[in-house]
Amino acid sequence: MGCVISRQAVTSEKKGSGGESNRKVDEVDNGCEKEKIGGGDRVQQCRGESRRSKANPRLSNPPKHLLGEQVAAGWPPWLTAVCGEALSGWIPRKADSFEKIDKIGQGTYSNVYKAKDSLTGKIVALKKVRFDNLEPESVQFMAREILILRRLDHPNVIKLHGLVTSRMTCSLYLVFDYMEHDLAGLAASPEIRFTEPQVRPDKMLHESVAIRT
Ligand SMILES: Nc1ncnc2c1ncn2[C@@H]1O[C@H](COP(=O)(O)OP(=O)(O)OP(=O)(O)O)[C@@H](O)[C@H]1O
Repeated sequence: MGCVISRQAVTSEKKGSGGESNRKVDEVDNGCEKEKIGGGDRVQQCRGESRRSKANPRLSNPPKHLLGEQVAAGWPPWLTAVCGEALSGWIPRKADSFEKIDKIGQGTYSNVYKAKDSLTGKIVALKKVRFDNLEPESVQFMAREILILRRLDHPNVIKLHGLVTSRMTCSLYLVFDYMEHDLAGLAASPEIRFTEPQVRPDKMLHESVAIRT
């Protein structure tokens, strides 16, 4: 996930493709994720979940009581076993508390959806992470991203607000503030002219320091 700028600064076409409108993010059905698309149900397999439900000795081995607490809080064992630290202090949001509006983008390991948070009414971006068979290495890779994003607090860095998953599912969504535009899209638009401080914020900082001294 790169940095995304400008919430509503410019109007342009919606990013990405998709058009899957107004549906629940997913439903839990016999331990597998069931995603409602265009009236039909597509069931995704929970590949390797039982295989991954034990802590992997090669990877981080958090204390057993912590794992137990996290599973009791609703986190799936395959996630707590590999990245307990990244989840610390959070409880998982439920998938049915968001309503998908549209698919807005795609990354190397993810699909990104515009969605409405039914609890707050806020529009958010849900990044659905694709794992390779829930391999601990790929889950841990995502855990690093989650840990770093949780620590970052800067107006130019998009905020991670939480995670959507449950004990019964093998899917994971990251909940972000929704941005109307991304930097690549703005840079590609011939009508958009960036100001010098937008292009070189470090230069602006140096100049303001110079003026103050
Ligand atoms: N918070 C957001 N608000 C609006 N659109 C977003 C948001 N996050 C991502 N997108 C859209 O989804 C696209 C893919 O996002 P993603 O963060 O997955 O990209 P990436 O960093 O290139 O992918 P990856 O992390 O998988 O390598 C972005 O280019 C952007 O168009």
